[in-house]
Amino acid sequence: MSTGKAFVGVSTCRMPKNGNEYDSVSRYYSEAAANVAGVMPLGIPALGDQLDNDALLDRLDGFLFTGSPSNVEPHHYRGAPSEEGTQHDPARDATTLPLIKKVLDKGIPMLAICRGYQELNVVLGGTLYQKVQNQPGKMDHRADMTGTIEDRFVLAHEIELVPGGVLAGLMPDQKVLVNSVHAQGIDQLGEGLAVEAYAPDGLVEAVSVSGASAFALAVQWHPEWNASDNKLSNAIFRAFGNACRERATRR
Ligand SMILES: N[C@@H](CCC(=O)NCCCC(=O)O)C(=O)O
Repeated sequence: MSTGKAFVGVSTCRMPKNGNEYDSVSRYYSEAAANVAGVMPLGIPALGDQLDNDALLDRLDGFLFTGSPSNVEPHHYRGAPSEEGTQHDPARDATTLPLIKKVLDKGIPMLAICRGYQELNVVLGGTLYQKVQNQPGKMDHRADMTGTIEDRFVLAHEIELVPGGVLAGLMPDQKVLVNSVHAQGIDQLGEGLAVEAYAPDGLVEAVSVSGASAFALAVQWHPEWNASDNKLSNAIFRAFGNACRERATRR
């Protein structure tokens, strides 16, 4: 008999260590998925075209595209070459970019966070600022990476939710404080994306996919951090979990 548990694919990053290479994901994404969304998180190895994406789409009820310190390679969005020494993850790009397109086409619920949010924008033809802090009038959205993990994910700036949007439907407050751990951000908006929130400097901080047949939300900040206790984070993961469970019942 079905447990009713929804099974959710979680993106991983190809991380070199000690001469080996690991496909890894921060535990905070897995914990938020399991404990707040109430789904079963399953890591998707960064195998690119070695993965049978159609088999994944047939068996999974949702997808969570996570953050990462690495940047999407600029050639995916007609961007200028990255500065020397920039951290990339071509294995992840080769895995998530085609998968996001298929997930949207098939109408499977998805939640995209930080790098995942940027990947969604690129998949839909948008572009990225490679260093938001160097853009005239833009804030520095980076975090203190030298301190503790708690220092990294402190609440850093307000966002303003767009009235009538998905996020506004989850949260009564129009202005909310969020953490901020990114140097890149949406420049040109991808086709079919609706802005859900803005930072005080006008940077887009969240989007949804207009006309999507399933939950399709992407945010630049990190709702997986403190997901149980932070009101907006909790609402986002619960809404995502509900959408995945609804699909599971129909599968
Ligand atoms: N590299 C991109 C995306 C940023 C991102 O996903 N940050 C999460 C980092 C999580 C961690 O390092 O603990 C950018 O800089 O915009």
